Amino acid sequence: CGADNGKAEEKAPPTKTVAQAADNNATGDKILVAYFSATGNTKQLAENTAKALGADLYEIRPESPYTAEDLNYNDETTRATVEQKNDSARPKLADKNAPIAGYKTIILAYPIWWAQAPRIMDTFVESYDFTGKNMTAICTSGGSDIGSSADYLARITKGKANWKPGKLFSPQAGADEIKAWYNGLGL
Ligand SMILES: Cc1cc2nc3c(=O)[nH]c(=O)nc-3n(C[C@H](O)[C@H](O)[C@H](O)COP(=O)(O)O)c2cc1C
Repeated sequence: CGADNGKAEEKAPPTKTVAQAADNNATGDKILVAYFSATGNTKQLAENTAKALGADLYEIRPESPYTAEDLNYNDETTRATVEQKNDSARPKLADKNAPIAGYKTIILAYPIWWAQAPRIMDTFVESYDFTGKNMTAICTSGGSDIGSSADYLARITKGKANWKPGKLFSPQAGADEIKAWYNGLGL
């Protein structure tokens, strides 16, 4: 629902229910957590966040999944590291069905790779229209902070979205911690 926003509106009968109308209403307060996770940590954080905020979840999946070998950052020739060192690398998405249009606020969730968001997040942000959306980011890492990773993604939306500061969490972050951060954004 909400995935084919434009079309759904055209075809929608006048007797559309309130719930259906809300699904297509980008001005509501609905939150989507769009996450990429290669080894499960960010998935756990994304799930905790969705639960804490009453948000919906969307998994950002690469067309070609990352193998353990691809993720071996001790070897500079492996896929993830080669991608991160190339500003213009844009790994392909498995699908472009994220229901962005139906949400007012999008929380991007990702692991820190070489101090930045994985390049697939660049692909994701470039693949949709985030005009007028509230956007923020949450991430997990092995110790690095969120750094400039969210600012880098924000630049891609070129001022079309209302970006709020993101935050690093542990995968096990609890509802109180997540709510305290979110409520502090003033959305
Ligand atoms: C290619 C690669 C690069 C990474 N670079 C960093 C880094 O710069 N700083 C850091 O603290 N952790 C780094 N990590 C660790 C991940 O951020 C951390 O394990 C994260 O929680 C993984 O999330 P996931 O399980 O959702 O994929 C890196 C991991 C990989 C695979």
